[in-house]
Amino acid sequence: MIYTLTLNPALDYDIYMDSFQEGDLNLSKEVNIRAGGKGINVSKLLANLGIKSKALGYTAGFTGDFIKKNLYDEGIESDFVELDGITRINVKINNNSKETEIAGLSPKITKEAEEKLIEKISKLQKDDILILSGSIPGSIERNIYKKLAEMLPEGTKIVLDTRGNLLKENLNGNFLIKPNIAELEEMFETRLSTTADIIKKCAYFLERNVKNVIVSMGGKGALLVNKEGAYLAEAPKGELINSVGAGDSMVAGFIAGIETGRSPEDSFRLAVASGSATAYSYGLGEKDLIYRLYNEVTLKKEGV
Ligand SMILES: Nc1ncnc2c1ncn2[C@@H]1O[C@H](COP(=O)(O)OP(=O)(O)O)[C@@H](O)[C@H]1O
Ligand SMILES: O=P(O)(O)OC[C@H]1O[C@](O)(COP(=O)(O)O)[C@@H](O)[C@@H]1O
Repeated sequence: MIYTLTLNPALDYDIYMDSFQEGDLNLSKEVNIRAGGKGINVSKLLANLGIKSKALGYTAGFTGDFIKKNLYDEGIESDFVELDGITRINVKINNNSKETEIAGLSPKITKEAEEKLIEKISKLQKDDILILSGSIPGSIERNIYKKLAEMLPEGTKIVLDTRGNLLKENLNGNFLIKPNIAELEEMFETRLSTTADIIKKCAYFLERNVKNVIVSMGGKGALLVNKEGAYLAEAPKGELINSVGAGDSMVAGFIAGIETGRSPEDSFRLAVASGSATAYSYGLGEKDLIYRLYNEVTLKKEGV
């Protein structure tokens, strides 16, 4: 079974407008409210590809109820620990495809709530896949992902998708990590302007036993680095609508590929297609578009 963990879910409030002026009254052209948070998006895209997963994490209040109902309506199993307060609301302003994000405040995770989560994770088996996605609220230890990963039997596939130093501090021989280029630059405190620069930095992860590193680069595509080599994929062509959830879609696409018996390279093609399908949609990418784009994604092997 595939499990996604979202410690910090969000109700995403997407606002589309023709112009946005700070300090003025700005009128919305269209709004879209959706259940978000990194692991939740992964579960939703997997469901779009017909793959079952169970969403774990924390929810609170009416926004948390909205998320649970949305997952239920989409046929996705969930088992969240309930907190006091409300699950945060993240506002995403899309002003003619220029994206501005305002992240809300997360509810407090108590010691008791942490123990409830640990109990659920401790039941996972070696053949399960655990996808640890998104930010870690300040009320829980910074290395919680590593602590959870260490509880699982050796060889369990664990995916880690979180930002900057949190990524560094939570590495644990992961099956997949997916930093975007800005996150990688933040972590290494340097500009990475060439493919060769990026590949060199990825060695840091391979030396720490990470099996697959995908570095996503928005509209420029992505790079897969593993011990077989490095592969560059351009994003397939299309019209950008909204890239929120594109990175999460990429994680889901790669795992969907592995789960359906594809090689890491073909799983990477499915990952790129899934990310771009989401960027070319109002919500997350749907199956038909993902497979159409999959046929358009080709890989270029890079020297390592
Ligand atoms: N503007 C875009 N045009 C085409 N594809 C995109 C665009 N933005 C994102 N994608 C696709 O989604 C993937 C992940 O996007 P990215 O923005 O890098 O991730 P994150 O959301 O984690 O920052 C990219 O590698 C690409 O395949
Ligand atoms: O947990 P974080 O890092 O704060 O991110 C949460 C936000 O990221 C998203 O999961 C989208 O992520 P991506 O665009 O990186 O795929 C939103 O749904 C959510 O509001």
